[in-house]
Amino acid sequence: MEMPEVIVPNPHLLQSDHLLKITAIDPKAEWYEVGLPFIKKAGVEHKIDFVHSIALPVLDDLLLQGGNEGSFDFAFVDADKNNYGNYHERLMKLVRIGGVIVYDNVLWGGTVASPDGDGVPDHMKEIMAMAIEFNGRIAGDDRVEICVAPVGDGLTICRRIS
Ligand SMILES: C[S@@+](CC[C@H](N)C(=O)[O-])C[C@H]1O[C@@H](n2cnc3c(N)ncnc32)[C@H](O)[C@@H]1O
Repeated sequence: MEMPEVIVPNPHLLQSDHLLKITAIDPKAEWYEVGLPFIKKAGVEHKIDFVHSIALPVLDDLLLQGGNEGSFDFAFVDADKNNYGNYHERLMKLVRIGGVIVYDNVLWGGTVASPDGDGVPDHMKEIMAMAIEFNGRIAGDDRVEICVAPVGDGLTICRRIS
């Protein structure tokens, strides 16, 4: 599962028989279409279920349908930051125990280290506050083990343990 769209950097990963399916969710189909020629060239289009929607109702539908709980090995979250907490609760059901969830932008340009907002541009402050809240919440979540990788804008790698 990837939220939002998937751009495939390594076709060999998708061509592996171990990777059965990716669910990619994004309200902007054009971003998926950027990657589509490469996906087609690699012959793996049949492995990708692109859902043209915002993510939260799709996750709720997956849970309502039944049979999807614990059925995902991996999720990548890089969509609207104000919903990270809501995504996390749904993904804690959809991703199997032992599976991994990765959240992008958890350092939000380094602003999370300046919670008083000193030197932080106004347009970054709202998401800075959300990132601080989410980072604190996930750090205290005993259903997961986490590691924050300071690459790019910060990735939290989160393994579900219960
Ligand atoms: C930062 S970009 C993702 C970049 C991509 N993950 C990559 O590394 O190339 C954010 C994406 O989130 C999508 N998005 C925005 N709101 C969303 C939502 N509520 N649900 C799912 N995707 C959303 C946008 O359309 C956009 O494609």
